[in-house]
Amino acid sequence: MRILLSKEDMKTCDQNTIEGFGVPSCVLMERAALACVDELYRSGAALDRVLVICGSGNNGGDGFAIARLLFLDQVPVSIWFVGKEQSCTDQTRHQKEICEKYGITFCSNPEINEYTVIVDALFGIGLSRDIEGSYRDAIGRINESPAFVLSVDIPSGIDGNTGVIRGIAVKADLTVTFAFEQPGHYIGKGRACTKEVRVRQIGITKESLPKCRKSYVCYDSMDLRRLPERLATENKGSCGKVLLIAGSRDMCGAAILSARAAYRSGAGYVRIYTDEHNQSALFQSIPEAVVSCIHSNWKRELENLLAWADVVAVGPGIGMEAQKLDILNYVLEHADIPVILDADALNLVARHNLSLDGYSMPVAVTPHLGEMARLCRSTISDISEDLIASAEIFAKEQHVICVLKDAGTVVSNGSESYINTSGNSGMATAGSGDVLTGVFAGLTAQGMTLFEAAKLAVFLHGCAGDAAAQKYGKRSMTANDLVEGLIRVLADADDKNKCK
Ligand SMILES: NC(=O)C1=CN([C@@H]2O[C@H](COP(=O)(O)OP(=O)(O)OC[C@H]3O[C@@H](n4cnc5c(N)ncnc54)[C@H](OP(=O)(O)O)[C@@H]3O)[C@@H](O)[C@H]2O)[C@@H](O)CC1
Ligand SMILES: Nc1ncnc2c1ncn2[C@@H]1O[C@H](COP(=O)(O)OP(=O)(O)O)[C@@H](O)[C@H]1O
Ligand SMILES: [K+]
Repeated sequence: MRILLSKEDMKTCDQNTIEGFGVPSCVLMERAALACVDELYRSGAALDRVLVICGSGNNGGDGFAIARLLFLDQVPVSIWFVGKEQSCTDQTRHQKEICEKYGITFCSNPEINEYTVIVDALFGIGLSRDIEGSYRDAIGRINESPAFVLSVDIPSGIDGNTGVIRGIAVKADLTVTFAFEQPGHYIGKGRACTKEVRVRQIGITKESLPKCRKSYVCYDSMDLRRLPERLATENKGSCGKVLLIAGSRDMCGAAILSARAAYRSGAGYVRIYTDEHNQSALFQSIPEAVVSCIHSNWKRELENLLAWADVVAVGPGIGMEAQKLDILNYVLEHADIPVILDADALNLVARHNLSLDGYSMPVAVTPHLGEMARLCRSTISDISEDLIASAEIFAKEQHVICVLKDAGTVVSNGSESYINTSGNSGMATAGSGDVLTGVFAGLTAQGMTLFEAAKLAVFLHGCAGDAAAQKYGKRSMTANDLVEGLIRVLADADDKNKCK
């Protein structure tokens, strides 16, 4: 697990290191520059001609130091200072003067296509407003250039807290950040602009973390150790029972994908409660699934099913008809097991203005941005302005776990937020969300708390997507390939975790 910091907390952390531990800021800047140069060498980019573009803040200061280090290594390097002399921080001015004394070339209107590498040191975590004028032109030119682009700390133009583009943003090939990542590296548009992130240590330690900080975390492959333990003595009853209320007359695929994913995540039993028309298709595609059909005495049926299950997931492909609303209301009123609401269950909640607050069992919602906009009576564009705040506020107000699905998914319980770093654009394919619901329910059935299961399911789902992309390619992979990816990721993790 890694901690991510807001830009304000990152600044405090820098300050605590400088003031509390006495590490001079020029030492931090030098180490930041050394780390960037090292990553540039490792990237294999052709260093025929390098252009370092610097702003007036300390991000620009890093840029000047990078230019000096490259110059001293005999790399052909030029500097384009886009900032304002009078706005320079003391450190940046100092770094700039060193470059001038060394006689490094400064240019004011470079022929951008002549460079093989561009170092973007315009704005870092100090970006405070939309980018305009000469800064905007410079970023536009960077994005038109065929050069390899390394962004220092964060691509200039990306807001470190929200991943939102402030007017325009650099599209980096590689981003080198220091000590702690920011949410903006992974969520919103920031994810695509950042592309690949390297986190380098420059002497800022956890001891400098602000005591009261915003709580953001992300997982990496080590966190697959959080998977529920599977003992040698386990039986299918003890591995958890998932009740999946999914599928409708016209939509059976969602139920199939969710059920497959729930089984492949390790659940002992998966029972699908669905429309009668789906029965034979479900039996054929997942022979291991137990299928119960919705009849006129559905209340009695549902009462028994809820008594049997360890978790219930409602929504994939259920449609919006009146009976499904009745079923959803019944689940909310009578379930005493964790409840996961997805897809049409969320659309029913939104359409009928149902409150999710006040129930004794834990409830989770897994909306994509469109569903979230409906739930919050807002717009996708407003939700996208601050995905973390949207998820946190909804989670807090409704007392639910909110899994706000996007390229960089956010999971919040109202006070702590998880930012997902796994996954890829190949997952932008119909049915991906149904697979997530299955994984989420499968992990919950095996005894994880709803919040822990949500975070791990989202991470695992992304890893499954990465495995699928490796085998089939991002363009061609389908949601079903995610289930195959899941098998590979879990087999590998179980091997490492020495699952009995
Ligand atoms: N602290 C440390 O020791 C370490 C810090 N490090 C590095 O410092 C970076 C943070 O530096 P920073 O705080 O100086 O902010 P930075 O991102 O350079 O930008 C601020 C400047 O931009 C300006 N500005 C903002 N928005 C603007 C806009 N839209 N359009 C135009 N101008 C705009 C703003 O102007 P102002 O708002 O004051 O008018 C100010 O001049 C960090 O990302 C990392 O790279 C590393 O060396 C490690 C050690
Ligand atoms: N570009 C992307 N990068 C990473 N994950 C993605 C991307 N696009 C979609 N996903 C993931 O795929 C899933 C899509 O869910 P959803 O929109 O509900 O799909 P569906 O309704 O078709 O099942 C979410 O978990 C989302 O996070
Ligand atoms: K930058």
